[in-house]
Amino acid sequence: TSDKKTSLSVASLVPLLEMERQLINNLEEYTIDLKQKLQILESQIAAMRAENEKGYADPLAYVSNPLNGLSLIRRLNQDWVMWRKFMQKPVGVLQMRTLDLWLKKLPTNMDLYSACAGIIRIRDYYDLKLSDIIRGNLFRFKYNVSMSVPDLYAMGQHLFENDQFLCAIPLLQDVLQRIREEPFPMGPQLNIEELDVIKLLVQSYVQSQQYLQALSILEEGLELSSSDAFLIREKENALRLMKETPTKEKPTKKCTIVNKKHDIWKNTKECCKGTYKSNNRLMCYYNSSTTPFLRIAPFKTEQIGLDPYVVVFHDVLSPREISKLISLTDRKLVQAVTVNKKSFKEMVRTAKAHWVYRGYQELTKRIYRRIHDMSGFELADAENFQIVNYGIGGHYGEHKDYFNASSSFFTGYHRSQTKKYLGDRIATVLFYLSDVEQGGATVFPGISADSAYTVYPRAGTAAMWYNLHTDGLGDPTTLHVACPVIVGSKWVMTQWIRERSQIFARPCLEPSPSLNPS
Ligand SMILES: O=C(O)CCC(=O)C(=O)O
Ligand SMILES: [Fe+2]
Repeated sequence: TSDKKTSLSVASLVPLLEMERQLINNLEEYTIDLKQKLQILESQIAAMRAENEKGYADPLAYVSNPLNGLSLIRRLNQDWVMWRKFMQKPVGVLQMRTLDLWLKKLPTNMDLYSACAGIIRIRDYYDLKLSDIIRGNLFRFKYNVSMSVPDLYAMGQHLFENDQFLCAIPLLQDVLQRIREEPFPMGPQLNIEELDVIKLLVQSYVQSQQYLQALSILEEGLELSSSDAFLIREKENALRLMKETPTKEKPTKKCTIVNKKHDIWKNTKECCKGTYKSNNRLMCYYNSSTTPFLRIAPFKTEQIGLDPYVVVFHDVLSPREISKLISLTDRKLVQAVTVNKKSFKEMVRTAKAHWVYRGYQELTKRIYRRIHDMSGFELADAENFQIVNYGIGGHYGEHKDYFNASSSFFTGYHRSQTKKYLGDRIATVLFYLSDVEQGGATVFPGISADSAYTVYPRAGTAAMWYNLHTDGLGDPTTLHVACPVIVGSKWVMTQWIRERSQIFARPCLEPSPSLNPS
């Protein structure tokens, strides 16, 4: 439905290209029909004109011949009725019907909204400027892609609708200038009305208390349409507001994001950008002891941080396993939801997720055994795998994986699921199923300066951490964030391990027994 905030995952954009190709083909077929009709007309007109010219030289002689006379009468009696029908018959009925079938499957307003929001999110997390982003300057690299005028206009409208007036202004100014230089950037059919842009700009200036600019652009609008009721009203409004507002109050002129000033947000951004100083007393080692099997096949293990304890296992999934896992999700990805409803509305998680059922097949069983070897945990009661593909600027905002019975997020559903059956999420194993060209790191912004970590996605590796203290209470330092993807299609697979069946694997009060190297 239209008001649900969904986001298209990057992988699901691939079939859209094919869809677009079909739509273009369909439109091309329409031109073929048009051309055929034109050809019929041209040849018939030539023939009719030739006959008419024949009589025109000496009309009386022409009509005196009864064959000519009859023909003239018949032509005028019959043919023009036929031509009227010909002119009336629409071209492209078939193609229009085809188009109608496609229209229902095309991205919705909400999809466009999510895409715009994704771009804004990239700006905010990586401290980029929209003026750079729209020119293809994405974080560390410059790409040979830039936004077209209609794309810019869509972004400007999005910012406007989200009250980011100061940010909308430069984009809308850009649009205005460019449609004045070239009125039909996408042909007259997809015209952007100059007056519409002006109206958005006027409102943006008024909203950001830049009344002089508002008035000057208003004059430009009134030149185009002197009796436009909206413009006349806005002009009175702007003049009144200008008088009422004390002059010494200087409005900010820079497009900046408000709120979000707290330390976790600052740390998150540093971590996402990879500019955080990392602890250099960590090590890499071969883990050959968590389970007996590891003596013949130890895991390459890298410590990411000690408190909370986070490790990364390298090369734990093969490319073949990864492509099989991803193919399990084909066409089955649905909007990922979070435990609390509010976060869903606010786009805390912008990805498509798919649950892969336990014991589904040899492949997943094998991976369960591997997770047992990595963690030492019993997986009899583990959750299903969740495979996720992120969207444009796709992210997962700050959250903890545990439920904590006392937490307010702990809704009825989860209470029964956690307490009675499986217990809380004692640990998380996060597999990366893809590299990501830029962005998309998993970060632990930490509560103190030296417990902020960044894990970069690399196909085949897996991060693992404990969500609970040994007394079973949630460890708040495990708060983490999936940073927005800048460029790439990020795939992950999570395994949340439940507490209940770990009574022998991880008895209480023993600190992190299976991961620390001895
Ligand atoms: O995708 C990521 O990097 C993190 C995902 C995550 O935190 C989760 O699914 O709980
Ligand atoms: Fe998580």
